[in-house]
Amino acid sequence: MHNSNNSPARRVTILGAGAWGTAVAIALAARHEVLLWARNPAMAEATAAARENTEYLPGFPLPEGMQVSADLDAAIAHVSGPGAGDAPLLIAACPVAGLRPLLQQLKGRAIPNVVWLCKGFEGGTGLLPHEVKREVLGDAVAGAALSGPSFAQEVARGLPCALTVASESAELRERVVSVVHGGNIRVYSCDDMVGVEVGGAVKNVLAIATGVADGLGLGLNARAALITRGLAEITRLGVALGASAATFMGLTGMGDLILTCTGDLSRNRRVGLGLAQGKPLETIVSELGHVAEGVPCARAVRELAGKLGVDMPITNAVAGVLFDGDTPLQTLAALLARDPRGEYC
Ligand SMILES: NC(=O)c1ccc[n+]([C@@H]2O[C@H](COP(=O)([O-])OP(=O)(O)OC[C@H]3O[C@@H](n4cnc5c(N)ncnc54)[C@H](O)[C@@H]3O)[C@@H](O)[C@H]2O)c1
Ligand SMILES: O=P(O)(O)OC[C@H](O)CO
Repeated sequence: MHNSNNSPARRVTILGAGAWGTAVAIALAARHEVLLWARNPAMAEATAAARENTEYLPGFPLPEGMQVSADLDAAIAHVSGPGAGDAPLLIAACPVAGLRPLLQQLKGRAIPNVVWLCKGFEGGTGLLPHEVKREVLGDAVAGAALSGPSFAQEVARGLPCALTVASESAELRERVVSVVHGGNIRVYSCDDMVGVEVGGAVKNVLAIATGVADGLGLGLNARAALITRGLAEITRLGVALGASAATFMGLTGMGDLILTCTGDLSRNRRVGLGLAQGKPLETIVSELGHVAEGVPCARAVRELAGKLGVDMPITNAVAGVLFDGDTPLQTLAALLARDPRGEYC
């Protein structure tokens, strides 16, 4: 079997059957042999029977041939050992909070690699996903982050999208490109893991900010200012952590920031819109029924930036609204009342 780019079909296991894991599985199943693993056996069974993930991605039938399972041994066997063929991929599609427990389940098993899709800093430790992977699995297993502007529903519909893979391993970067690039998905590669992960994490906090601003009717000028100044503070944090400033001009920086701040499919933006309506955070999150990574990330980034002495006024403002009871209007007034400063510093 060959896919539409005339490259051979590969085996891919996706661990995590939320909206994004399911969408990536649907997109890749057109060209590859895909197994989607859900940790909840009842949910896996229902999804396999309905040929649709009615809980996390309703309305998108699973392609024929795509497997769904809650059996972790079978999910790993799909991409390990001689039967797995050339260039198999193991993809972790859980939220950041689930990455450590998921990787702990993989420890000591023969896995070919691990590619994560999550965007955020780990709560409590403030670590980026690649640092979590290093702590749990060490450097012997090659790891990669696949990120960029990508709403699950659009990818599941087969609409065009461009992503970036970051890895210290050139071989794994090439493998991810060779497997995922194709059809309507373009995959670029880079070796700035920190830059790619910081951009993907902090854009979610900025999406909450723009949701609040739009919900309050502050206008398009305010939205553009938040996105642009948000990019400045994301870049400051990333550079302080060792990233290259240029990475933040790319898909995983500016690209994902624009998408998430302006697209109503964004769960993080919807958190901001809800806050502007005066809804309690708990209500907004429970109505979403999905993860909104910007919420825990705002806390983690506020702590980290404080330790590093990086100025992140918008992130701090979002954290104040989320966790300290600040009102959006008070916060806006405080942001505007700050002393003027040079734009490029
Ligand atoms: N939805 C998107 O459009 C999209 C796009 C790109 C990246 N992402 C990122 O992908 C990650 C997952 O997002 P999502 O949209 O799938 O979230 P979701 O809320 O739709 O689903 C989360 C899924 O993760 C599972 N999960 C939680 N902890 C787990 C664990 N320890 N082990 C295995 N599974 C676990 C849940 O059971 C659920 O199936 C997030 O970091 C998100 O930022 C999402
Ligand atoms: O729905 P959100 O806000 O989690 O954003 C989804 C993706 O990260 C967009 O690239």
